[in-house]
Amino acid sequence: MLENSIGHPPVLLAQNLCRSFGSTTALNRVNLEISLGESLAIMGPSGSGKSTLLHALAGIELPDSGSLMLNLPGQQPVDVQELGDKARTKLRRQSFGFVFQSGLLIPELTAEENVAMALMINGTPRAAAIAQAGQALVALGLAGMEQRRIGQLSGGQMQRVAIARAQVTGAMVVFADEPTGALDSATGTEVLETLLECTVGQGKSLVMVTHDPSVAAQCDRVVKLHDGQLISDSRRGTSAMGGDVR
Ligand SMILES: Nc1ncnc2c1ncn2[C@@H]1O[C@H](COP(=O)(O)OP(=O)(O)OP(=O)(O)O)[C@@H](O)[C@H]1O
Repeated sequence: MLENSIGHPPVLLAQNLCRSFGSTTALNRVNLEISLGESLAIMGPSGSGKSTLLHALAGIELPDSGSLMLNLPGQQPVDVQELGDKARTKLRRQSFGFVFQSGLLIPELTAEENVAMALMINGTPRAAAIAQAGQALVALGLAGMEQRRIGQLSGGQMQRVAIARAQVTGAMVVFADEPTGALDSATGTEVLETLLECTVGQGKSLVMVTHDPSVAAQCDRVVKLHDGQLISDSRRGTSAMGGDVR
């Protein structure tokens, strides 16, 4: 198995992922390994397969073919394709965090309850979950906003709640889909910094879809898709490392 620079096998290892919708090929034999502690941006034109790849890597949707191995520290490797729906859902809740453009927060609940929910569905009792959620929100600069409903928060504050929810469970891999897409550029920069601190800053991995080159430039690595194929793979500080990978 491939080893990364810190001696741990890739936390996610995708091989030959293929996914079609009718006659549209959304993913065409995509190979990708993601290291622990690495931030990876997925870029490409509209319709190139970015969201489909993110969903496949996160076990949200199964590809038609190919394999996906998850290697979490201190745990047995898991072949995600082999899991049934229930086991995959459990794996996602325990091992992955999600920050999407809309935040996917529950508007009827308070900020604190939204974050606590991620713990409660993994079995943490409500009182302990609420206490932990409150601490996570304070750590992200949302002291005093714990009791506000989602609609009473700004876009940047909503995304901080989403980040708190994604990291409160201790998930080692966080998936983000255009996390700053709905924010003005100053707020987007702050949210991105927070997201990076809460993920790679703590030894976790971040996999992020973005259209924005300035957002992608903050990541350790950028991969580009075109018509479902991974066409380039570059690391920060190197000139077009990997270049054309077809
Ligand atoms: N559920 C679906 N049913 C049918 N076609 C789909 C479905 N999901 C994605 N596709 C198609 O697969 C291709 C890749 O879609 P995907 O959403 O992954 O692209 P994307 O790069 O994320 O696009 P965008 O930047 O516009 O969000 C597109 O042609 C899209 O229309």
